[in-house]
Amino acid sequence: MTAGPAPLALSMGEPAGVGPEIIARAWTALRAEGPVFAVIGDAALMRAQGQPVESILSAADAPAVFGRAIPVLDTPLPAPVTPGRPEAANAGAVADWIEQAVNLALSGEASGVVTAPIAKAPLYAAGFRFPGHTEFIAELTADTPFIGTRGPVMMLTARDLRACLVTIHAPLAEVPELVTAERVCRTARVVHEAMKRDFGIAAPRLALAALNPHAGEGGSIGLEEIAVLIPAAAALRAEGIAITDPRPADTLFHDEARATYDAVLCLYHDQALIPVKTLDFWGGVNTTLGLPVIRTSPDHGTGFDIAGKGVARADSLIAAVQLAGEMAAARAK
Ligand SMILES: NC(=O)C1=CN([C@@H]2O[C@H](COP(=O)(O)OP(=O)(O)OC[C@H]3O[C@@H](n4cnc5c(N)ncnc54)[C@H](O)[C@@H]3O)[C@@H](O)[C@H]2O)C=CC1
Ligand SMILES: NCC(=O)COP(=O)(O)O
Repeated sequence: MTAGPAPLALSMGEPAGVGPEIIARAWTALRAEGPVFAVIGDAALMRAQGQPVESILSAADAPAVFGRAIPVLDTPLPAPVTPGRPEAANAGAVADWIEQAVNLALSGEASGVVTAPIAKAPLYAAGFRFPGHTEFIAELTADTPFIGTRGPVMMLTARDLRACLVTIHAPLAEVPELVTAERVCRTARVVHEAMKRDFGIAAPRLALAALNPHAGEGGSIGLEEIAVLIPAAAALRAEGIAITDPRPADTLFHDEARATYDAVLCLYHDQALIPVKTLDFWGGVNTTLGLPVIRTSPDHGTGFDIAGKGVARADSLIAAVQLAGEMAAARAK
């Protein structure tokens, strides 16, 4: 079993979503080979998924349990769970599970964090002030020293595509203003360093997506390429980061194009997530780069329409656990 230096901490996510059932399926798929994970969540809800569950007192107990049962660090929910119907009273526990998982990674008791999906709206209603896990985990780890350029940068992977976001959950109308040279350069530095440190790529090749059709067509279809993106790419190359000038996004994601880079910087959410989910809707992974802790997640959400029906696929969560295990091994070298 590839246990890695320590088990992964897997936060259970929104209890009324597909999280609990895909965790049970992921455990069934991984129990023989690992990577080993400890679930941070409600043990009774986990048990209701039909697989053996054992409550553990410490993440260090997970490897011994993992082959026979799902190890759970139990923090019971305050309110009952109905699949498909998030309960506001449980929102605090959902955030608390993420925080516990991050603390385990910060203390070294876990080798990384994997997060099952959360529903953003019930958390916001309960006072959660972060757009998502990415920003929350960045805040939780802000005081921990980190060698390198600090993120967070959201990266989505599918097959051979690594798509990294310069802006994340920004309204489309605000994107041109948010795509500054400073933001592009910081994102590129985080990605460049992560490719080397976490993915073992000695000389990363980065591509930069353009904002406008035809990369602005020399300024006749938008000026952001000339004003911001081309100068940013030149400055990055002067630092020794191999990055292209902005490339038209419509020809950046097909098979041959993907072979020309190790990671691509995308300027807004859907520019990255549409190709990722089209290439591999079931197996895509969301990774947070540039933080003191490793964090991965499935690329899908809570699937309220199918929660509890037994049809949710665990492929993306399995890929997220496997990728976190690989990254932990790379960081441990
Ligand atoms: N990392 C995270 O915590 C993420 C959370 N979300 C949150 O999830 C909630 C729902 O978002 P939606 O846009 O509806 O996306 P969604 O991914 O939950 O659902 C989109 C479609 O994919 C299907 N689907 C999702 N997961 C599946 C699985 N494991 N197996 C089979 N089919 C699956 C759903 O049934 C639905 O038809 C929102 O609150 C959103 O903020 C969304 C993306 C990531
Ligand atoms: N669309 C991706 C997404 O919403 C994931 O956000 P996060 O919770 O990983 O920050």
